[in-house]
Amino acid sequence: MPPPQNLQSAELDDDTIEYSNTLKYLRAYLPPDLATPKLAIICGSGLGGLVNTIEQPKLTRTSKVEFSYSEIPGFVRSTVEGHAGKLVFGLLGVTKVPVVCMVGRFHVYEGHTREQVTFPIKIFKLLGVEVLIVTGAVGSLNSKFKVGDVVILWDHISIPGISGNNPLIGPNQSYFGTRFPSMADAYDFELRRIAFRAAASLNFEKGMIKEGTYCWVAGPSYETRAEARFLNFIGGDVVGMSTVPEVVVARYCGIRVLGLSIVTNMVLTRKPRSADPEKDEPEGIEVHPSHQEVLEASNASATMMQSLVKTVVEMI
Ligand SMILES: O=P(O)(O)O[C@@H]1C[C@H](O)[C@@H](CO)O1
Ligand SMILES: Nc1nc2[nH]cnc2c(=O)[nH]1
Repeated sequence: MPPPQNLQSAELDDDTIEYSNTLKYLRAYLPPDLATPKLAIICGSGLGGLVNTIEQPKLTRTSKVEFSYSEIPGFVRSTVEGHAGKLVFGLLGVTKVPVVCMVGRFHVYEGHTREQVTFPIKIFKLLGVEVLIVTGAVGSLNSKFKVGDVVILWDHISIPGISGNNPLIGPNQSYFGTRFPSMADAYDFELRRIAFRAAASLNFEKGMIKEGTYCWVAGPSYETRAEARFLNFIGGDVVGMSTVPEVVVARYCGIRVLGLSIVTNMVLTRKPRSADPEKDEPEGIEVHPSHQEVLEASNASATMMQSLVKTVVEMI
Protein backbone atom coordinates (compact mmCIF):
# COMPACT_ATOMS: atom_id res chain seq x y z
CA MET A 1 0.00 0.00 0.00
CA PRO A 2 1.53 3.38 -0.94
CA PRO A 3 1.87 5.89 1.90
CA PRO A 4 -1.29 8.00 2.17
CA GLN A 5 -0.95 11.61 1.02
CA ASN A 6 -2.01 12.97 4.36
CA LEU A 7 -0.34 10.87 6.99
CA GLN A 8 -1.45 13.25 9.68
CA SER A 9 -5.05 12.16 9.41
CA ALA A 10 -4.45 8.67 8.05
CA GLU A 11 -5.39 5.69 10.15
CA LEU A 12 -2.40 3.61 11.18
CA ASP A 13 -2.55 0.06 9.88
CA ASP A 14 -1.08 -3.12 11.42
CA ASP A 15 2.39 -2.19 10.15
CA THR A 16 2.44 1.14 11.89
CA ILE A 17 0.46 0.60 15.07
CA GLU A 18 3.71 0.50 17.11
CA TYR A 19 4.16 4.18 16.26
CA SER A 20 0.74 5.31 17.43
CA ASN A 21 1.66 5.69 21.12
CA THR A 22 4.51 8.00 20.17
CA LEU A 23 2.30 10.08 17.91
CA LYS A 24 -0.45 10.30 20.51
CA TYR A 25 2.07 11.35 23.15
CA LEU A 26 3.63 14.13 21.06
CA ARG A 27 0.32 15.40 19.70
CA ALA A 28 -1.16 15.59 23.17
CA TYR A 29 1.31 18.37 23.98
CA LEU A 30 2.10 20.07 20.67
CA PRO A 31 0.38 23.36 19.80
CA PRO A 32 -1.52 23.00 16.48
CA ASP A 33 0.86 25.20 14.47
CA LEU A 34 3.81 22.96 15.35
CA ALA A 35 2.14 19.55 15.15
CA THR A 36 2.82 19.01 11.43
CA PRO A 37 6.42 20.07 10.74
CA LYS A 38 7.45 19.74 7.10
CA LEU A 39 11.14 19.69 7.91
CA ALA A 40 13.25 17.67 10.34
CA ILE A 41 16.84 18.31 11.38
CA ILE A 42 19.15 15.80 13.07
CA CYS A 43 21.93 17.49 15.01
CA GLY A 44 25.06 15.39 15.30
CA SER A 45 27.96 15.62 17.75
CA GLY A 46 28.46 19.16 19.02
CA LEU A 47 25.87 20.60 16.63
CA GLY A 48 22.97 20.71 19.05
CA GLY A 49 23.31 24.50 19.47
CA LEU A 50 21.18 24.86 16.34
CA VAL A 51 18.21 24.34 18.57
CA ASN A 52 18.89 27.69 20.26
CA THR A 53 18.11 29.44 16.98
CA ILE A 54 14.64 27.89 16.88
CA GLU A 55 11.82 30.18 17.88
CA GLN A 56 9.33 28.73 20.29
CA PRO A 57 5.79 30.03 20.48
CA LYS A 58 4.02 31.13 23.66
CA LEU A 59 2.78 27.96 25.25
CA THR A 60 -0.40 27.25 27.12
CA ARG A 61 -0.32 25.47 30.48
CA THR A 62 -0.95 22.11 28.81
CA SER A 63 1.31 22.37 25.77
CA LYS A 64 5.02 21.84 25.32
CA VAL A 65 7.49 21.64 22.44
CA GLU A 66 10.56 20.08 24.03
CA PHE A 67 10.66 16.38 24.88
CA SER A 68 13.45 14.42 26.49
CA TYR A 69 14.03 11.13 24.61
CA SER A 70 13.54 9.27 27.87
CA GLU A 71 9.90 10.40 28.08
CA ILE A 72 8.90 9.64 24.47
CA PRO A 73 7.32 6.20 23.96
CA GLY A 74 9.43 4.16 21.52
CA PHE A 75 12.51 6.37 21.78
CA VAL A 76 15.64 4.92 23.36
CA ARG A 77 18.21 6.99 25.27
CA SER A 78 21.09 8.89 23.82
CA THR A 79 24.24 7.92 25.72
CA VAL A 80 26.97 9.79 23.82
CA GLU A 81 28.69 12.94 25.12
CA GLY A 82 27.68 15.89 22.94
CA HIS A 83 24.21 14.42 22.22
CA ALA A 84 21.71 16.10 24.55
CA GLY A 85 18.89 13.64 23.83
CA LYS A 86 15.83 15.76 23.18
CA LEU A 87 13.29 16.38 20.47
CA VAL A 88 12.41 20.03 19.95
CA PHE A 89 9.67 21.56 17.83
CA GLY A 90 9.70 25.20 16.77
CA LEU A 91 9.87 27.80 14.03
CA LEU A 92 13.13 28.38 12.18
CA GLY A 93 14.37 31.49 10.40
CA VAL A 94 12.69 34.72 9.35
CA THR A 95 10.11 32.77 7.35
CA LYS A 96 9.23 30.81 10.51
CA VAL A 97 9.34 27.32 9.03
CA PRO A 98 7.84 24.73 11.42
CA VAL A 99 10.60 22.22 12.15
CA VAL A 100 11.33 19.30 14.41
CA CYS A 101 14.86 18.95 15.64
CA MET A 102 16.60 15.88 17.08
CA VAL A 103 19.23 17.21 19.42
CA GLY A 104 21.45 14.18 19.54
CA ARG A 105 20.86 10.90 17.82
CA PHE A 106 21.11 7.16 18.32
CA HIS A 107 23.97 4.99 17.07
CA VAL A 108 24.17 1.22 16.70
CA TYR A 109 27.44 1.15 18.69
CA GLU A 110 25.44 2.28 21.75
CA GLY A 111 23.78 -1.12 21.60
CA HIS A 112 20.60 0.15 19.98
CA THR A 113 19.06 -1.94 17.23
CA ARG A 114 18.81 -0.65 13.67
CA GLU A 115 15.06 -0.22 14.27
CA GLN A 116 15.62 1.84 17.42
CA VAL A 117 18.19 4.04 15.68
CA THR A 118 15.80 4.84 12.84
CA PHE A 119 12.51 4.86 14.77
CA PRO A 120 12.41 8.71 14.88
CA ILE A 121 12.52 8.89 11.07
CA LYS A 122 9.27 6.95 10.80
CA ILE A 123 7.75 9.23 13.41
CA PHE A 124 8.84 12.21 11.31
CA LYS A 125 7.14 10.68 8.29
CA LEU A 126 3.94 10.15 10.24
CA LEU A 127 4.05 13.75 11.47
CA GLY A 128 4.18 14.92 7.85
CA VAL A 129 7.90 15.67 7.39
CA GLU A 130 8.94 15.98 3.73
CA VAL A 131 12.58 17.08 4.03
CA LEU A 132 15.30 15.81 6.39
CA ILE A 133 18.54 17.67 7.03
CA VAL A 134 21.00 15.30 8.65
CA THR A 135 24.23 16.58 10.18
CA GLY A 136 27.15 14.83 11.80
CA ALA A 137 30.85 14.70 12.52
CA VAL A 138 33.19 12.79 10.22
CA GLY A 139 36.83 11.90 9.81
CA SER A 140 38.31 12.71 6.42
CA LEU A 141 39.84 10.02 4.23
CA ASN A 142 40.35 12.54 1.44
CA SER A 143 43.65 14.43 1.62
CA LYS A 144 42.08 17.42 -0.15
CA PHE A 145 39.68 17.98 2.76
CA LYS A 146 40.66 19.70 6.00
CA VAL A 147 39.31 19.99 9.52
CA GLY A 148 36.42 22.48 9.57
CA ASP A 149 35.30 21.76 6.00
CA VAL A 150 31.60 21.13 5.43
CA VAL A 151 30.91 18.16 3.21
CA ILE A 152 27.65 18.22 1.27
CA LEU A 153 27.01 14.51 0.90
CA TRP A 154 26.30 13.28 -2.59
CA ASP A 155 26.44 9.55 -1.90
CA HIS A 156 27.26 6.96 0.71
CA ILE A 157 28.77 3.53 1.18
CA SER A 158 27.06 1.56 3.91
CA ILE A 159 29.56 -0.99 5.15
CA PRO A 160 27.09 -2.49 7.69
CA GLY A 161 24.31 -2.21 5.09
CA ILE A 162 26.02 -4.23 2.39
CA SER A 163 27.17 -6.82 4.89
CA GLY A 164 23.83 -7.75 6.45
CA ASN A 165 22.92 -4.80 8.65
CA ASN A 166 20.75 -2.67 6.41
CA PRO A 167 18.19 -0.86 8.62
CA LEU A 168 15.42 -2.09 6.30
CA ILE A 169 16.06 -5.77 7.01
CA GLY A 170 12.90 -7.37 8.40
CA PRO A 171 9.30 -7.59 7.24
CA ASN A 172 8.54 -4.74 4.87
CA GLN A 173 6.33 -2.01 6.34
CA SER A 174 4.53 -1.27 3.10
CA TYR A 175 2.77 1.70 4.69
CA PHE A 176 6.11 3.52 4.61
CA GLY A 177 7.69 2.29 1.41
CA THR A 178 8.52 -0.39 -1.07
CA ARG A 179 10.44 -3.60 -0.31
CA PHE A 180 13.34 -2.67 -2.59
CA PRO A 181 13.81 1.11 -2.48
CA SER A 182 16.31 2.80 -4.79
CA MET A 183 19.20 4.63 -3.13
CA ALA A 184 20.60 5.95 -6.41
CA ASP A 185 19.30 9.41 -5.64
CA ALA A 186 19.58 9.27 -1.85
CA TYR A 187 20.95 12.82 -1.58
CA ASP A 188 18.57 15.23 -3.30
CA PHE A 189 20.15 17.26 -6.11
CA GLU A 190 17.98 20.37 -5.57
CA LEU A 191 18.72 20.43 -1.85
CA ARG A 192 22.45 20.08 -2.52
CA ARG A 193 22.26 22.99 -4.96
CA ILE A 194 20.45 25.05 -2.32
CA ALA A 195 23.18 24.20 0.20
CA PHE A 196 25.83 25.55 -2.19
CA ARG A 197 23.78 28.71 -2.79
CA ALA A 198 23.26 29.15 0.95
CA ALA A 199 27.01 28.84 1.60
CA ALA A 200 27.72 31.40 -1.14
CA SER A 201 25.15 33.82 0.27
CA LEU A 202 26.89 33.56 3.65
CA ASN A 203 30.26 34.33 2.01
CA PHE A 204 31.81 31.14 3.33
CA GLU A 205 35.47 30.84 2.45
CA LYS A 206 35.72 29.29 -0.99
CA GLY A 207 37.03 25.77 -0.77
CA MET A 208 35.63 24.93 2.64
CA ILE A 209 32.48 23.52 1.08
CA LYS A 210 33.17 20.08 -0.37
CA GLU A 211 31.09 17.32 -1.93
CA GLY A 212 31.77 13.76 -0.97
CA THR A 213 30.80 10.19 -0.24
CA TYR A 214 30.14 9.15 3.38
CA CYS A 215 31.30 5.72 4.52
CA TRP A 216 29.16 4.40 7.33
CA VAL A 217 30.94 2.13 9.80
CA ALA A 218 29.36 0.77 12.97
CA GLY A 219 32.06 2.02 15.40
CA PRO A 220 32.76 2.68 18.23
CA SER A 221 36.46 2.05 17.53
CA TYR A 222 38.00 4.39 14.99
CA GLU A 223 39.56 2.98 11.85
CA THR A 224 42.84 1.16 11.57
CA ARG A 225 45.09 2.59 8.88
CA ALA A 226 44.40 -0.40 6.64
CA GLU A 227 40.64 0.05 7.08
CA ALA A 228 40.97 3.74 6.29
CA ARG A 229 42.98 2.97 3.14
CA PHE A 230 40.34 0.44 2.13
CA LEU A 231 37.48 2.89 2.65
CA ASN A 232 39.30 5.55 0.66
CA PHE A 233 40.15 3.03 -2.09
CA ILE A 234 36.51 2.01 -2.51
CA GLY A 235 35.42 5.63 -2.93
CA GLY A 236 34.85 7.05 0.55
CA ASP A 237 35.77 10.68 1.20
CA VAL A 238 34.69 10.76 4.82
CA VAL A 239 33.90 8.17 7.48
CA GLY A 240 31.43 8.30 10.34
CA MET A 241 29.30 6.21 12.67
CA SER A 242 25.86 7.66 11.91
CA THR A 243 23.82 9.44 9.21
CA VAL A 244 23.43 6.56 6.75
CA PRO A 245 20.82 4.45 8.60
CA GLU A 246 18.69 7.59 9.00
CA VAL A 247 19.13 8.48 5.33
CA VAL A 248 18.22 4.98 4.14
CA VAL A 249 15.02 4.94 6.18
CA ALA A 250 14.13 8.51 5.21
CA ARG A 251 14.49 7.67 1.51
CA TYR A 252 12.48 4.48 2.05
CA CYS A 253 9.73 6.71 3.47
CA GLY A 254 9.94 9.13 0.53
CA ILE A 255 11.52 11.94 2.57
CA ARG A 256 13.99 14.13 0.62
CA VAL A 257 17.41 14.31 2.26
CA LEU A 258 20.22 16.82 2.60
CA GLY A 259 23.33 15.47 4.35
CA LEU A 260 25.86 17.89 5.82
CA SER A 261 28.96 16.58 7.57
CA ILE A 262 31.60 18.53 9.38
CA VAL A 263 35.19 17.29 9.09
CA THR A 264 36.44 17.00 12.66
CA ASN A 265 39.65 15.06 12.08
CA MET A 266 41.91 13.65 9.40
CA VAL A 267 42.11 9.86 9.30
CA LEU A 268 45.51 8.28 8.96
CA THR A 269 45.74 6.14 5.80
CA ARG A 270 49.52 5.84 5.71
CA LYS A 271 50.98 2.40 6.52
CA PRO A 272 52.46 2.01 10.03
CA ARG A 273 56.19 2.62 10.47
CA SER A 274 58.10 -0.58 9.89
CA ALA A 275 59.79 -1.97 12.97
CA ASP A 276 62.34 -3.75 10.81
CA PRO A 277 65.73 -2.33 11.96
CA GLU A 278 67.13 -2.85 8.47
CA LYS A 279 64.55 -0.48 6.98
CA ASP A 280 65.21 2.19 9.59
CA GLU A 281 62.12 4.19 8.59
CA PRO A 282 61.79 7.69 10.09
CA GLU A 283 58.90 8.35 12.47
CA GLY A 284 56.00 10.07 10.65
CA ILE A 285 53.45 12.48 12.04
CA GLU A 286 50.96 10.46 14.05
CA VAL A 287 47.32 11.45 14.53
CA HIS A 288 45.02 9.54 16.83
CA PRO A 289 41.36 10.57 16.76
CA SER A 290 39.46 10.94 19.99
CA HIS A 291 35.86 11.85 20.72
CA GLN A 292 37.18 14.91 22.57
CA GLU A 293 38.87 16.10 19.39
CA VAL A 294 35.67 15.40 17.43
CA LEU A 295 33.61 17.45 19.89
CA GLU A 296 36.08 20.34 19.95
CA ALA A 297 36.24 20.53 16.16
CA SER A 298 32.47 20.31 15.72
CA ASN A 299 31.91 22.91 18.46
CA ALA A 300 34.34 25.21 16.63
CA SER A 301 32.21 24.90 13.48
CA ALA A 302 28.85 24.99 15.25
CA THR A 303 27.99 28.63 14.57
CA MET A 304 28.87 28.30 10.91
CA MET A 305 26.82 25.09 10.57
CA GLN A 306 23.89 26.75 12.32
CA SER A 307 23.82 29.64 9.88
CA LEU A 308 24.19 27.28 6.95
CA VAL A 309 21.29 25.09 8.05
CA LYS A 310 19.14 28.12 8.85
CA THR A 311 19.81 29.68 5.46
CA VAL A 312 19.14 26.39 3.66
CA VAL A 313 15.80 26.07 5.46
CA GLU A 314 14.81 29.57 4.39
CA MET A 315 15.76 28.84 0.78
CA ILE A 316 13.86 25.54 0.48
O1 LIG B 1 26.53 11.57 15.72
P1 LIG B 1 27.77 11.94 15.03
O2 LIG B 1 27.93 11.21 13.75
O3 LIG B 1 27.95 13.42 14.81
O4 LIG B 1 28.93 11.50 16.05
C1 LIG B 1 30.24 11.22 15.70
C2 LIG B 1 30.29 9.79 15.29
C3 LIG B 1 30.47 9.08 16.59
O5 LIG B 1 29.27 8.96 17.25
C4 LIG B 1 31.35 9.97 17.32
C5 LIG B 1 32.77 9.63 17.16
O6 LIG B 1 33.58 10.53 17.87
O7 LIG B 1 31.11 11.29 16.79
N1 LIG C 1 34.42 6.18 12.13
C1 LIG C 1 34.73 7.45 12.38
N2 LIG C 1 33.78 8.28 12.82
C2 LIG C 1 34.13 9.55 13.06
N3 LIG C 1 33.38 10.58 13.49
C3 LIG C 1 34.19 11.65 13.57
N4 LIG C 1 35.45 11.32 13.20
C4 LIG C 1 35.43 10.02 12.89
C5 LIG C 1 36.44 9.11 12.42
O1 LIG C 1 37.60 9.44 12.23
N5 LIG C 1 36.02 7.83 12.19
